Amino acid sequence: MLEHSIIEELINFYNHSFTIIDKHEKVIYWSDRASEIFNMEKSEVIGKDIKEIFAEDKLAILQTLRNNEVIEKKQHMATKSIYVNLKSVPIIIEGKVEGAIVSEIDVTEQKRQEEEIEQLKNQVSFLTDNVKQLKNEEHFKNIIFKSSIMENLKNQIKRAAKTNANILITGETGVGKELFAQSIHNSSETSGEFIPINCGAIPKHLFEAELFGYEKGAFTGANKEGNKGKLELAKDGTLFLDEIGDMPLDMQVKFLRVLQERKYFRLGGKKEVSTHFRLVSATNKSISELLNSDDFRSDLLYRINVLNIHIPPLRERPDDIESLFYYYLYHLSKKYQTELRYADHSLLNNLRSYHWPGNVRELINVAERLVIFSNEDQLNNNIFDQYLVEVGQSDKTLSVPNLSENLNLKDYIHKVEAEYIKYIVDQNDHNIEKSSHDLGISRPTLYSKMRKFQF
Ligand SMILES: Nc1ncnc2c1ncn2[C@@H]1O[C@H](COP(=O)(O)OP(=O)(O)OP(=O)(O)O)[C@@H](O)[C@H]1O
Repeated sequence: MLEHSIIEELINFYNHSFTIIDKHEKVIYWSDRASEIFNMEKSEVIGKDIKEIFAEDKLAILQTLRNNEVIEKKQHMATKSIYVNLKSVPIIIEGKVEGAIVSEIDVTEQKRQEEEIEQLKNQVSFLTDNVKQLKNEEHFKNIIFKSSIMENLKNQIKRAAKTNANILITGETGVGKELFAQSIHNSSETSGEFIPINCGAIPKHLFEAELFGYEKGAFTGANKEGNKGKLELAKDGTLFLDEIGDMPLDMQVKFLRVLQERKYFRLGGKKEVSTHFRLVSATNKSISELLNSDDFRSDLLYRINVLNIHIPPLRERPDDIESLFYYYLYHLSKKYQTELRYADHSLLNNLRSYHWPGNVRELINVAERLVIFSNEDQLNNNIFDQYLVEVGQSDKTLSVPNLSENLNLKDYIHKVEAEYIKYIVDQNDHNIEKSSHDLGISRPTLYSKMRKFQF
């Protein structure tokens, strides 16, 4: 009897709770500390099937019993409002699993404080970005970045802007080609205007009139007074030809002549018009794709691509994601008159690891959804998860490195290894024990690889 009391005292001496179930999954022991953490008396619990007390998917102890495995979890959500660190081990008698025991410590308050610290860190990071942006040169104020890749690119653009050389900006959709074209114009201090044309959006038969303008009565349906073309509007300014790869072939010949001679005729016009403008073009296609294409003249390509500015996709500069996200979150919160809310750690991680095929444009859309639909004080994964389902990206598929990256064998294997480890760890909900088991490596090795691959 005395022994029994001493053991009880010892069990309740520390802050850990203890719960024991038998092989039929019934609770046979429930410590005083368990009663305190979960606010349930022994009488309500002992003898009951543990699944009647907690949701089955939250029960590490059941996994232990059923699979004969030791489980350790940090900040495990035991109920909707309680977080615990836990360790659960099987009870083995004569080689058979006869039950399982779980010990838990309530870390709800710790988690709350960590979240608060994280919010504050986010605020500091957001404010630091803002200060950096204020210090940014006038012409680049609305271009947000943190990565060194983009810092280098900005310096390259500043140098290019000082010249009058033709610039071709390449990069996937939504990376900011037009934004950069505009800042090239702004920083080149020309007296004229920035005139954009989307070559993919103009019907073929209207292209010439749009670019060169026309005299009155030049064709049926034309404006009676005639019309200025974009070339004329861009005089002493910047002509921005977006999607230049979509320019019709016959126009390419005519435009090449303009670039060579700086002279052209308006449609229906007899007098040659001289022009002076800076040319910035942009395309989603790669230079080699344009060179190999029958639909694009290589002589024109050489002319327009005196200086090439390549803007890398967002997934290749994950350091920019958080700054861009908060920048747009801030502006969208103002637009929708809601308070600026910050994202939790897990959402930020997921935003960083998503591959953003639509680049910054897609990130802005996601920020807008979060501002409009999130109900919580802190933005979390719920809305983003729904978005990933919608765009068919919800399953954490294992991606292999792109062959066009031209990696050598060592770097390729390195990338595959990193992807596979990340995939397994994600699949196991960051359970290191289980992940190291699945990967067939020890826990220390897994930890060291995770450090090496920085996740
Ligand atoms: N670094 C950046 N900082 C702030 N906003 C950005 C940045 N990059 C892109 N954006 C924003 O993302 C959106 C898409 O950018 P933009 O239209 O310039 O892309 P694009 O490369 O020209 O796309 P497309 O090829 O589809 O025309 C715009 O709203 C732009 O303001």
